[in-house]
Amino acid sequence: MRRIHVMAAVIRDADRRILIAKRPDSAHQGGLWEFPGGKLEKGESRHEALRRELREELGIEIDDARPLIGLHHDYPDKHIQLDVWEVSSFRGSAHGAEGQPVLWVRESQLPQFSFPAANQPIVTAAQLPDRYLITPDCNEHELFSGIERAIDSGIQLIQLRQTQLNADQYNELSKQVLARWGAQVTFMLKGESPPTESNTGWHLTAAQLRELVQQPTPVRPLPKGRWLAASCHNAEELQMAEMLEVDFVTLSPVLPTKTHPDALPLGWESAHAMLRRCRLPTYLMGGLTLAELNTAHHAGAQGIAGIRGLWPSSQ
Ligand SMILES: Nc1nc2c([nH]c(=O)n2[C@H]2C[C@H](O)[C@@H](COP(=O)(O)OP(=O)(O)OP(=O)(O)O)O2)c(=O)[nH]1
Ligand SMILES: [Mg+2]
Repeated sequence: MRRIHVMAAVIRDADRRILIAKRPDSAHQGGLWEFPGGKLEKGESRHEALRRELREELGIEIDDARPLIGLHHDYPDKHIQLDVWEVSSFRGSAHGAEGQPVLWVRESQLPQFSFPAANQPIVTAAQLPDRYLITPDCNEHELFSGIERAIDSGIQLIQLRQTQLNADQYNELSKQVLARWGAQVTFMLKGESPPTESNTGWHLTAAQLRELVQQPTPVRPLPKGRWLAASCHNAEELQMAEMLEVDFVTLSPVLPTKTHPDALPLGWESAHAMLRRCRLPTYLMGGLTLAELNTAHHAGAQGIAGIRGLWPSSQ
């Protein structure tokens, strides 16, 4: 079956609310909510197609847009390639120009709406930030002041990693961190079992991911609604993450890194190729800084993850 290329948009207003529209009952995937957009026409660039679709369907002109997530999905009757861009600025007042109902909703409300089956990773991507901070090994004072500064600089998702601590010390530390900042940002915890605190996610190592997938009947070890993530380094691990219904992944190392000096870097080209085949929101990592954020988006990534590259300096 020929794959149909579709452009769609996660459009945000000044309050960061997102516009969703209802597909006509008679359309493919009719009656479900969607991110506005449509099929690429012959000879059009992706940006041109998105501009045209949003003009036709909502009566708006895009000012600023960038890739958010790309994925393929095979419906029984249609194979589609969905290219979703985030539109952060536009002119005009968005309305259902083809008579379709439209709604502005908060990120956290998205899971309450019924979308086509292809949309699960898009709904996740729309809720995730573009930076994922991983804490460096350091003493408590450095850790706490670093977290404070990171949050001040807009970081919203933090993996609490402290490889120098044993499990009891780590649990004790995570309690303190959650008591102080747990209401402000989302923490992804590490460890042998899912964290008990309901406002946290769990970040699996590649070895844990493999072990869970190799169970006789693999089950996602955390309920939907709490983030489950995994560290991946190659196409096989990305595929395992999809099988376990992980919400998002890190893919590393893209460039040489001091944390893992012996690991062979993937390079941009190979990372890009892996992302084209992977449906999940992916943070690229390894030797990257905010200067590479735009390159990461255009390579198909959710954004960048990092220890040194995102940890705020103490000056
Ligand atoms: N626009 C959009 N399409 C989606 C989403 N999720 C999803 O599976 N699709 C599928 C449904 C359709 O098979 C295809 C999009 O086609 P469309 O009906 O929007 O195309 P179009 O605007 O060019 O409409 P038309 O000219 O064919 O009537 O992608 C989504 O979030 N937004
Ligand atoms: Mg459409």
